This record gives sequence, structure tokens and C-alpha cells, in this order.
Amino acid sequence: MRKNPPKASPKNLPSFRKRFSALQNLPRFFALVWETNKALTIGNIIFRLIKSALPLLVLYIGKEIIDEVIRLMDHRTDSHQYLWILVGAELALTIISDLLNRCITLFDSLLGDLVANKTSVDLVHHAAKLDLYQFENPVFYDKLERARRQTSGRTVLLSQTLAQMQDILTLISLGAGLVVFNPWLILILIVAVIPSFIGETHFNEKTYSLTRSWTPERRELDYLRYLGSSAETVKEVKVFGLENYLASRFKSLSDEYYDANKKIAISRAGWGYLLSAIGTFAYYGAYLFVLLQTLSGLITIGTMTFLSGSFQRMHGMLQGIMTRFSGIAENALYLQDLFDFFEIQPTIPANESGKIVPKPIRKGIVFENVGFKYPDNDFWALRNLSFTIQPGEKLALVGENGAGKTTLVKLLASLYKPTEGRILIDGVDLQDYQLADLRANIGIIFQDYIRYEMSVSDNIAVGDISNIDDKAAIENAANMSMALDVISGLPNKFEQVLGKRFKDGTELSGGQWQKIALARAYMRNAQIVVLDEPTSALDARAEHEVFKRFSGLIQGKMAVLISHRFSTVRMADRILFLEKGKLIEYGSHEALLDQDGKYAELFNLQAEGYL
Ligand SMILES: Nc1ncnc2c1ncn2[C@@H]1O[C@H](COP(=O)(O)OP(=O)(O)OP(=O)(O)O)[C@@H](O)[C@H]1O
Repeated sequence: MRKNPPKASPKNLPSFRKRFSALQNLPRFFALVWETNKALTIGNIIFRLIKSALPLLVLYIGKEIIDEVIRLMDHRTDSHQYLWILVGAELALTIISDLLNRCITLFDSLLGDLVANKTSVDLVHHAAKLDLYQFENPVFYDKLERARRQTSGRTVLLSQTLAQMQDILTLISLGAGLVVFNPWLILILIVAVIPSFIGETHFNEKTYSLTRSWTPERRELDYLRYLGSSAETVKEVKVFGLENYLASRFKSLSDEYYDANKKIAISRAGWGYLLSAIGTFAYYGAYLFVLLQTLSGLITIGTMTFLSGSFQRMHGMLQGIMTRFSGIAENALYLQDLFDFFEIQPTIPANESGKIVPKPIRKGIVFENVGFKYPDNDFWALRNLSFTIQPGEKLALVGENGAGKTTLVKLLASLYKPTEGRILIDGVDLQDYQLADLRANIGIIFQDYIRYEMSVSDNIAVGDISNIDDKAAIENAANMSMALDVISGLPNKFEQVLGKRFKDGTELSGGQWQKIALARAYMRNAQIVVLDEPTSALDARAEHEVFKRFSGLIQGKMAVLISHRFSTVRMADRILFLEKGKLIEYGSHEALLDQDGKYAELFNLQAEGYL
């Protein structure tokens, strides 16, 4: 748990300049909006333009109506026609204004939803491009988290900015009317609103800074909420009785956040009230001035209502514009987080102009003095690895926990780049191949494969998602991985939803899940197949059977198998024994037994039932 909660101190507040420079994000944001839906964007802008001219017209007609009524009261015999035309025009404007309001709200919400959806889709695509190690870095995770929150949260920026433009146009039109009468009134207005604006700006900065500095804690809160209330964790939470521990850990962290937020909210409310009071006094000062002018007969009653009406509207509007402006600047700052995330580039490039993996691979895969260190570790997870996988060869990786087996497989799949040395396929460095083609040629089932809470069919099809509709291929893969027995026992067979998250879902046993996951390897027509302990939950007989079938079914392909069961490992053509990241023994089962080294020792221990 955190020791020193971050504070929104002046030091970590974004500077005034930085805040305003964040407004530079708006053109990029609007380019995104425009790209999302051009028709809705244009429609929205046109409606707002029309709407911006209405207040001045309404006020002017109101003035004319009052003056006309007063005139008609003095000249009772005159025709009322002009009055009724004015009333009709006012009615029409009100109806048009209501219609425009509805359309603007509708367009705002449709466009907002579309922008949020598009950003989410872009986020998924971009995240998939990034490196695995970037996901293992907490700083990156915080960025991702902030970006994720921006996808839906920032759509309000759209209506804010458009409303701002609309109000500014209205303000200009009203201002023009006011200038004709007395320009000083406008000056009073502006001066009255400035204190409020500065206050709002200041508190927005504080809120942003607090939210930002609390990203890791908010992530922890989300995680604790997940641990305390999800189907995946409920079993362990119950048997270990963790609910109070999780709840109190959540509470103490969320209370800290609440306190920090509360402080800002209270001082914002207090200052906001004081500063806007200044504006109110100025408004009434100007109002008094207009009243005195009317009493002394300098202006008509109609002009007085026009002026006081437009002054009141302008006052509210100017205050709104100023407040909204700092809101926009704040949202633009958040937007920066989203764009920053999109700026992050993978270190393993897609290399779209790279080579295509030869079909078939003729010379095999060569590890040439390969070493690898995880970014935050100072020890080598793998070092000085040199070996070859011949075409058609089945290689088994053995070694104790943490020896580096999974890491080796991740290097082979180009999920990481070797820190030193090279991995070659047919004499060409992995990095020179097109990344997508390389991955298409490798089928890996990891030990922590995903249990997709989707249908059985989809769970298998993820092995080759381009063939998601090929029912025959899916059934064939299920047959090969021995998943067919499991599936035939399910009520909806291949359409059965797995997991308990969704309606009518069924949970499987660990071994049953593994058989389904294993079918993914058969679904993918890859030249290199890697199974990283995907059979650990199978009983010994089933695992033996799975591997026997596997060897037969993938004849001619290269395979890398990771297993802690020596009865399985011995089926491989060659075995590579890793210890603390180093290759210590390498050869066929028989050769390694003859060598009487570490492999032979562990094999014999297991054969005797000690392991
Ligand atoms: N993402 C990671 N970041 C940092 N270190 C890691 C990461 N993954 C693994 N390691 C470290 O690298 C070493 C090798 O781990 P690896 O997962 O390759 O072992 P393994 O042989 O597959 O183990 P097991 O049999 O338990 O699956 C370990 O010391 C582990 O702590």
C-alpha cells in the first residue's frame, strides 16, 4: 500500500503555458471527429451557427413588441398588424430554437459515441502493436490506463468546444447590439468575469494534477475491486476469507483519494462563490445604470428590456465561456494522455517490407549465442544459448522453474528481442522477417493461455481467426486435440459458451480447458508449433496420449515442447536442458541418459516416483 500519497502541490501542477499549449491538441481532436463522421460534424456545425444568431433576434423582437404595445396604448386606433407579425416571428423563432436544441443534443451524443468507439478501436489496435515488455512496465500501464479513461471521458470535449464556438458567436452578435448603446457596459462585463475565470483555471489545474498523480493508486483500486468482486477470484477470496482484508485495503486507499479530492472541491466551491459574487455586483451596477437612463427618458422601455436582457444573457454567457474555456483546456490536457499513448512506438517494428518466412523452412532455426535480460532485471534470464532445431525436429525444453524455458519461446516468437546474439530461420535473422508473417508461421500455446469466455467454437478458432467460420476445420482441430469428447458432453456442443461470465455459460475443468486450448495449435497451419506446458492439468495417461497424437499429427513440422513430465519429454527427438538460463545438456533422451548428468538424475528420480 502507498506510504506517501501524492499531493496536487504547486510543483507538480502543469504550468499555465503547458495548459494553454494543450489547446494545440484540439485541431488533432477535431481531425479525429471529422474522420469519424463527416455528415454529423457538418450538420452539428451548421445547426450551431444558426442557433448562435437566434438570441439577438429574439431580444430584438421582444424590444419591438414592447415598444409597439406601448405605442398602440397611446394610439388606440392604429392597426395591430405589425404587433401580430412580431409575435408570430417570436413564436417561430422559439419553435426553431427548440428544434435546433434537440438536433444539436442528438448530433452531439451520436458523434460523441462514435468518437468514443473509434478511439477504443484505435486503442486496441495500437496496444496490439506494442511490445510485450512495454505491458510489463508499470509506467506504461499508467499511460495505458489514462488513455483508456480518455476514450469515453473526453467526448464531452466535443460538445464543449462546439458550444463554446456557438456562444462566442452569440456573444459577438449581442455585443454588437450593446456597443451601439454603450461600449462601457461590455468592458464592465469582461472585468467582472475575469476573477471567476482565473479561479476556475486554478482549480481545474489542481484537479487534473491530482487525478494524474493518483493514476497508479486508481489502478490499484480497480484491481482491488476486481479481486474482491469477480468470478475468477471469488473461490480463493472465500476460502482464504480475504473479503475484509480487500475491503479495508480498498477503503483506506479510496479514503485517501476522497480526502485529497474533497479538499480541492471545498476550496473550489468557496472561491467560486466569492469570485462570481464580484460578477453579480458588476451586473447589477450596469443594470442600475440602464434603469436610470430609462427613467431620465434617454431610452425607451423596449430598449431597456433589450439592453437588460442582452446584458443578462451576455453576463451568463461570458461567465459560461470563461468557465468552459478552462474546462476545455483541462480536457485538452487529458487528451494529451491519449495522444501520448498513440505516440508510443514498439521497439520490435512490424517490418512490413521485410522478408517472408520460407515455405518450407529448409535449414531450420539456429540460436546463435543468444542472451536475454528482462528490462528491469539485472540478471540474465538466458545466456550463451547456441543450438539448432532441424526441419521436422521435435525439441523438448526441460529445466526447473525459472530456468528460462518460456523466455526462450517468447524470443522465438519475437515477443522480445534478444539482448545479445541472434536467432536465425534459414540463415536470416528473425528481425529481418515481416513480423506478421513470422508470427503466422509460429503457433504457440502458452501455459497461461487465455480462457475466452466465448463459445467453444470461438475458443478454438482464435488459433486461426481468419478461419472462424470454417466449422469443419474447427471440428477437425478439436478431434486432434482430444477435445471432441469434452465438447460432445456439452449441452450446446460447439456453440456452448464457456465460463460463467455470460448467460448459459458452462465452466470446464482445468484439463478440459487445456484440450480446447490445444486445439488452437491444430487450427493454425504453422510451420513451427510450440506447446509451453499446455498439458500440465491433464492426467498422466491423457498427456501421454495427447503428445503421442501430437507427434504423429504434426509430422514434418518443427515443434518445441515444454513439459515437466519426463515420460512426455522422452518422445522428443532432442532435449535441451536449461539451468538458470544456461544450456547445460543437449541431445536425445538416450544420449542424455548415457551422459548420466542432470537430465539422467531427474529422469530416474521421476521414474522412481520421487518427482
Ligand atoms: N516478464 C518478466 N519480467 C521480468 N522477469 C521475468 C519475466 N518473466 C520471467 N522472468 C524471469 O526470468 C526467468 C526465467 O523465467 P521463465 O518464465 O522463462 O522460466 P521457465 O523456465 O519457463 O519457468 P516455469 O517452469 O516455472 O514456467 C525467471 O527468473 C523469471 O523470474
